[in-house]
Amino acid sequence: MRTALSVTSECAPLVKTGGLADVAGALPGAMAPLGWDIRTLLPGYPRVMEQAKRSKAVADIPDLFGGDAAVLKARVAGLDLYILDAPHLYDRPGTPYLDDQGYDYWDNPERFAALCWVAAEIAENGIEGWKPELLHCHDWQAGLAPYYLMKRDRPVPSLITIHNIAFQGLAPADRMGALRLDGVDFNADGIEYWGQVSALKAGLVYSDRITTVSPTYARELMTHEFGMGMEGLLQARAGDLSGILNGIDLDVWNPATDPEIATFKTARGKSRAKSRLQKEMGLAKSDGPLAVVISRLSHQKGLDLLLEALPAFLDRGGQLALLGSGDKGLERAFAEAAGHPNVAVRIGYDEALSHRMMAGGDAILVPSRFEPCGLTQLYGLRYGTIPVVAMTGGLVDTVINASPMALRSGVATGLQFGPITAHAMAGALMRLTELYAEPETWAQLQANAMRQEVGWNASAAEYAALYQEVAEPS
Ligand SMILES: Nc1ncnc2c1ncn2[C@@H]1O[C@H](COP(=O)(O)OP(=O)(O)O[C@H]2O[C@H](CO)[C@@H](O)[C@H](O)[C@H]2O)[C@@H](O)[C@H]1O
Repeated sequence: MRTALSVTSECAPLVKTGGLADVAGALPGAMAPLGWDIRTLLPGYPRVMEQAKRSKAVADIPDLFGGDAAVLKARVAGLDLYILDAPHLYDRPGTPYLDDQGYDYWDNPERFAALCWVAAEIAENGIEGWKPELLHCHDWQAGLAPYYLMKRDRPVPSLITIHNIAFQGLAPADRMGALRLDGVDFNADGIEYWGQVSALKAGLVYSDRITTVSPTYARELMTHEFGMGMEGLLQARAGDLSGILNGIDLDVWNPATDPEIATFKTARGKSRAKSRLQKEMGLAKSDGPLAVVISRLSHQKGLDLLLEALPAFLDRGGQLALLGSGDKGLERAFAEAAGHPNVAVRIGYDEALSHRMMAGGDAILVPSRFEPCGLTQLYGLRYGTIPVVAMTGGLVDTVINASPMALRSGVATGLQFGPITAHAMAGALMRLTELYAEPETWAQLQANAMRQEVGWNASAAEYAALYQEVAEPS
């Protein structure tokens, strides 16, 4: 087997705040049949430690950014994990990044620098006789690993995957010493970003290759509109940047076996799931489409546009069920919108409910302002829940818009709208109600959607080819 170490701050099913966890959790399983033994280095947050009770210590790391630490080995949910047990950094309440008041931990730069330091240590010296041929780093939290590798004369190559460029891992310059960063690298060609240190930039500068999670987003990232200040650097590294679409776990997201729902094999069986969902959410039976949203409530996700477009959709007989949490203003606005009898809102995070909503919805709405790949539209395709998406990033690459020609050719799977405005979204929702009112067309859309290849096979092969290239440069 070839070997790689995945370095990540979250990994499903152990700890998840967003799509990064799904990808980090799925890739090792998808790559194993292709001959890659991928192990995952993950911080030992309380919830990770609880799920890895049968772990054993395989390395001691004295003095790791302010305290002693150990690496534990465990196998959980089919994943081979190296858990960084560093209580002074990770044994805290709250999410992986925020305290229980919702604020960033002040020492997040150190917390994830420590993860990167240990990754570099494993890359250089191996662990219990195992050594990776390359590091696969995810987002800014793993961004310093390629830098630390460079400082050790690059014992192995690395690649970094951008899941969300909006988070750049910034730290004040006076923390450089504490972060074990060398002052000579504090410049525009190195780790400096507008007077601060950026862990993401370090990853983008010092990794051998850069990937993101769709081809369209890889192109968008090189523009001023989407690059969030990193576009110049990404343009300079265009030859090393590529987009590989995310897949989804076809066992977890399988309408024929999903334990959370009234299962169905074809979209005709969805009606029972829809009735159950309407009942659960307190919505009446209706003749119009039931649109669902499962999302973090953040500016990225464009759900303020939905609030504006919603009245027109409701007037045409549509219903909305939303599950999400995040921005307090949006939480309040949706709670208010739920005053309408055809709107149901659940504020919170609920994996099981997300399955029932995916099964019972007629359409899944993803009006994101930017979307590296997006996963919920892929779940939607699998469940015959028609995606209505903004024309951006991975949403462009995964949904085939129901244009007249796509419909006539029998390939349409959903609706795309652009520009990304409330007006254009309202137009798409109108179109949704029209299509829904034509049973034959609607059934065709659903059948097309459910036929899409949304698993990991194709993308795992692309990652395997890339790993091979990175590990053995020609
Ligand atoms: N309230 C809730 N209850 C239950 N489940 C909820 C939930 N809110 C969100 N989820 C789940 O969290 C995941 C979110 O993944 P996404 O890919 O849609 O976006 P995210 O922006 O987090 O990921 C980033 O990384 C991923 C992975 O690369 C990219 O696809 C994406 O474009 C990028 O922004 C999905 O599995 C969704 O079902």
